[in-house]
Order: sequence, then C-alpha cells, then structure tokens
Amino acid sequence: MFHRDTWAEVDLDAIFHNVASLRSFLPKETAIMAVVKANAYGHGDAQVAKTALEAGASHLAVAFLDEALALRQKGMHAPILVLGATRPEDVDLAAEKRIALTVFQQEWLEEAKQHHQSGLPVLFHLKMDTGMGRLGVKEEEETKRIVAMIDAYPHFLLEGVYTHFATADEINTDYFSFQYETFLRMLEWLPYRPKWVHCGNSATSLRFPTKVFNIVRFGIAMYGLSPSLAIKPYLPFTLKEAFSLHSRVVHVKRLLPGEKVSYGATYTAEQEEWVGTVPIGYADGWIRKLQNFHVLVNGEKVPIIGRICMDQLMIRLPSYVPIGTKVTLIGQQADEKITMDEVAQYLDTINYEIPCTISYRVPRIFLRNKSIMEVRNAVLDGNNV
Ligand SMILES: Cc1ncc(COP(=O)(O)O)c(CNc2conc2O)c1O
Repeated sequence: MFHRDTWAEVDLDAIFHNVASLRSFLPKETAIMAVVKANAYGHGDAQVAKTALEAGASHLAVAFLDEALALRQKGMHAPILVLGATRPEDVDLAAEKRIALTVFQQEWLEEAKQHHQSGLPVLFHLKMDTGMGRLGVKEEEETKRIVAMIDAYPHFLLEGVYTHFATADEINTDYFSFQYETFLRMLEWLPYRPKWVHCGNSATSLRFPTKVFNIVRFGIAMYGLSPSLAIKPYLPFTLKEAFSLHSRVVHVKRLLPGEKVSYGATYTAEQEEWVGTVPIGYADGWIRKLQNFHVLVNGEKVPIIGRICMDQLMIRLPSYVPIGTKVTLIGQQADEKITMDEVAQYLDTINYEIPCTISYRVPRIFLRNKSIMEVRNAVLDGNNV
C-alpha cells in the first residue's frame, strides 16, 4: 500500500478498450505491438502490457534493453522489441531473454558478432531512416551489407524492418507521404521481406490503417490520448483516457488580507481566504510551472496559489473543506474534468510528456472492472520505477 494520500489511478479497462478498438479497426492480418516504454508512458509497464496482450496485442516495444529485461523479470513472455540503441556487448543478454534488437549500423553489427558467444539466436529489426532523422540506415550500400552480414551468420536473424514517421499526427500529409514513399523505395533494397514490416505509430494506425504493413507500434492512443490536438476530431473510434491523478487536503486555514503563501512569499491574500495544502509537488512531477493552474475540489476548479514546493502545493478554496477532502489534478469530479491535454496545453507541451513525468514517488493503483487489482508503490518497492 502507500502512506501519503497522493496516488495515480490507471484504469486498465480503458487500456483494454483502446487496444480492443484498434484490434477490430485494423485489417485482421495486421498485428499490434504495444509500446510500453517509459514504464508504459508512466502508466505501469507490466500491468499495461498484460492488459494489452489480453486485448489483442501480440508484441511489446520498449526504448532500451533494461526496460525489456524488467518486463521479462515481471513474467512477460511475449515478443519484445527494443526500439532504441543497444550496446553491442549486450547482444548475448538480449539473445538469452529472446529480446529483439534494432540494428542500423554495420560497425555495430560487426562488434555484436565479436561479442556473440552464446550460440543463441539474436533477433533483429532493421531500422530505416526515411526522414525522422533519429536512428536508421539511409544508404543502400550499408543496408545491403547489414542484411548480407546477418544472413551470413547463422545465429543472427532479420525478423523485421521498420521506419518511424515524424509528422503522422499532422493534418498536412506531405512529409508523411514523402517518408512513406521513401520507405517503399528503401524496402526494394532488401533481398527479401522480413517477417515483420512496420511503420505505424498511433497516428498512422488510426489515420492510414492500410499503410501500416503487417504490425503497428501502438503507444499514445493505447493510453486513451490523441497523438495530437490537430487529429483529435478525426479519430476513427473513441479513446478512453486511462490515467488520473488524485490527492487529499492535509491542512486548511483561513488567510487574512495581506498574509502570504509559499516560497518567496509571492502570493498575498487580497481578502479573507480559505487555503488548502495538498501533498504533491515538483518531486512528484507536478512541476513548478503548474503554478496558477487549477485542480478539482468538490467538483469545482480551484487555483494553485504561490510557488509549488518539492512535496506540497497550496490551493485557494471557495470555503472551508474538511481535512482529507479529495483533490483531483488529472481526471473527473462530478461534471468537471481536467484532461491530460489541458495540463499539457497549460505547460505548452504535448500530452505524452505529462504521465511520463509523474514520478516514481506517486503510487499507481490499477483498476479493472472498477475494482483495485494491484497497487505499485516504487518508494517502498525500492526499485524506484
Ligand atoms: C520508434 C517508435 N515507434 C512507436 C512509437 C509510438 O508512438 P505513439 O506513442 O505516437 O503511438 C514511438 C513513440 N516515441 C515517442 C513518443 O514521444 N517521443 C517519442 O520518442 C517510437 O519512438
């Protein structure tokens, strides 16, 4: 359990709904890879992975090897792809745990071959850079050499090839089309089509379901969040937001005119005011720039006043409320709600960033069929994830 009244709720029914909706939306021969990197965008890696696999996903994707190893440690046996770079010396560790790696450099492959002692098969997905400008091969010669090296070495298997789009979530599809055409051209460099060919993130899967080849990499929309505000009105099915964030008032006081609140004494009461203290702060990921944004108390929006502290923040209440009154920072109370998009917009960022930065200090309560399945408290678990 946990011993501070601040927590996140992850509604696994929403995760299930979002994946099951995509499952029935996509052509039946198109598989789903659930992107659960960054602790499933802050939602809880193993719990989201399990739910996604139940709802029709068959693969998992993470950012780097440790995230894949953590899923294996938590009993996940599904195929996992590491989307980012891996050290060549870790190739045997990946092979032992049957974790597929992304390859995109010939030198890397040569080093990995030197380090490969286990005799176990290593699964690779070749990444092609069609215009994201991050990772991936760009040249035909290097591409051919990489594939030839893999094919020439019996323990290396090329099971996939993929690319990533930079603008799939934008209304204008010019650059998307350029990347898609480039991918088609680059695929011609291969002597054969590997088993898995993929290019689709959430936006591509939802907008261009016939352009995703045979597996999609489903991230943000699995969490019930639109890949961008621009395409939100055009999504093919309803997404259900899985993440909510709550706390409880731990102190309430009346301020007289002229009295101050928080560091720097930057806030001055202009009249007699009720002020509540809430045990969440920037060390929990509720960063200082959220000062003057609002939270929900008794179904009403109330402002965060004064500077946000490391562990606490203050709110101005319309009237006295008892200690223990629930505060909702992301989510719904009565007919008021604060969405992930609203928090992101206030911070001039994107919805992806918000749940990822709600830190290990905030326990995650996992709900299924409206009942608590599990509580994950990284402060007590000691692994701080
Ligand atoms: C290679 C790759 N594939 C799939 C996804 C899933 O995309 P989606 O969440 O839009 O469905 C990501 C997300 N990567 C990132 C999302 O935000 N910053 C990123 O680097 C990615 O980097």
